Amino acid sequence: MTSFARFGVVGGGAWGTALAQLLAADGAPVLLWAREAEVTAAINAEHRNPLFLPGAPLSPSLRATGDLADLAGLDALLVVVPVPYLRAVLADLPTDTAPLIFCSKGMEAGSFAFPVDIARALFPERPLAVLSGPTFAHEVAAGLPTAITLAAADPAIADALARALARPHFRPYASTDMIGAEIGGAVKNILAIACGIVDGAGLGLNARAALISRGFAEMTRFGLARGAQAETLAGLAGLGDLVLTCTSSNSRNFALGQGLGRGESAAVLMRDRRTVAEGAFSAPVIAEAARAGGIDMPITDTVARLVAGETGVAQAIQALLSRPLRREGA
Ligand SMILES: NC(=O)C1=CN([C@@H]2O[C@H](COP(=O)(O)OP(=O)(O)OC[C@H]3O[C@@H](n4cnc5c(N)ncnc54)[C@H](O)[C@@H]3O)[C@@H](O)[C@H]2O)C=CC1
Ligand SMILES: O=C(CO)COP(=O)(O)O
Repeated sequence: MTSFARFGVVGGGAWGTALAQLLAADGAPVLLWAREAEVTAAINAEHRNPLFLPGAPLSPSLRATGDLADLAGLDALLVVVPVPYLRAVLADLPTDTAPLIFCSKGMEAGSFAFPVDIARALFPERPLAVLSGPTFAHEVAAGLPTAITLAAADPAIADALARALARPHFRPYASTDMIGAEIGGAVKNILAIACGIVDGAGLGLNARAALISRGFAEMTRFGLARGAQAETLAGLAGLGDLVLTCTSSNSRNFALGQGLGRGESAAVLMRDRRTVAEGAFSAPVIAEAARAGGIDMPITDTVARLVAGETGVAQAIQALLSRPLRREGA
C-alpha cells in the first residue's frame, strides 16, 4: 500500500485551507486547488487565505493552484468543496487512481446523493473515504487538539489513511461506516441552524438541550434507515459534531439560525454570503428524502420551511410544541 506522502486538497475554503495547513505544518509539500485567483495568489505569495481563513499563517510548503490538472499523480486528495458545487468540480478532476477523501457535509439536491454516492458513480475504481467530526477550521489550523472519524469501506485503507492524516494534536478514528459519517455531518448542520434559532429567539438552554437530544433522535432514525451504524452516529461524526455546532456561534449554521431566531429574513441572511452554511442547502433535501422514506424528522422539516421563508419562527415553534405527546424511544 502507498504511504500517502503527497496530499492534494480540492477546495480553498476555510476547511480545505485548514486541512492543507494541518498536513503542511511540518514542511511536507501539499498542493491545494482553489477556485478564486485571489486565494491562490495570497497562499503562494503571502502564505495566508484572507478570504476564507483570515488570521491563520500558512506553511510555505503549502502551494496553491487554480488548475485541477495539477493534482494528477498525488497519493490522495482531500475533497472539500461544498456539496452543491461538488459534482461539477469532480467532473473536472484528472483521471487517476488515488483515493478521494470527502470532507464536505451535505446531501445533493435532486439526486439525493451524498458525496461518496456522487463519486462512486463517477469513479467506480477509486478508493473513497469520508473525514467528518467536530472540527472548526480555525482551531485545526491553529493546532488545537481535535478528533475526527475517518471512514472507508476497506478497513485497511481506513487504517492507512487515518495513520497518514494523524498528527500529534489531530486524531482520526478509523471506521468502515461511510454513510454513517456522511449522515452525521449533514444532519448536524441542519440541527445547528435549529439551535441557533432557539438561541436567537431567546428560548433558553432547556429548549436547546431538548433540540439536541430530539435532533439526535432524528439523525439516528434517518441514519439507521439508510444503513448507518448507531455507534457512528453516537460518535465524533454525529453526536460529537452536533454538540460542537449546536453550542457555538463559531458555527456558520448556528449563526445563520441566530439571525433567523432574531427575526431576520432568510432571503437576506442567505444573500451575498461568501461562506457556506451547508445546512440551509441540505435541510429541504433531507426533509424530502425523509418524507419519501416515511421517516419522521420534524425539526429538519421545520428548518427547511424556515429557510425557505414558508413559515415564521413563532409559528414554527408553536407547531413543534403542539405535536402529540409520544413515548421517548418511539
Ligand atoms: N469551516 C469548517 O469549520 C468546516 C467545514 N466543513 C465542511 O466543508 C465544506 C466546505 O466548507 P468551507 O471550507 O468551510 O467553505 P467556506 O465557507 O469557507 O468557503 C466557501 C467555499 O465554497 C467554494 N465555492 C463557492 N462557489 C463555488 C462554486 N460555484 N463552485 C465551486 N466551489 C465554490 C469557495 O471556493 C470556497 O471554497 C462544507 O461542506 C462544510 O460543511 C467541515 C468541517 C469543518
Ligand atoms: O462542521 C463544522 C465543524 O465540525 C463547521 O460548522 P459550520 O459549517 O456550521 O461552521
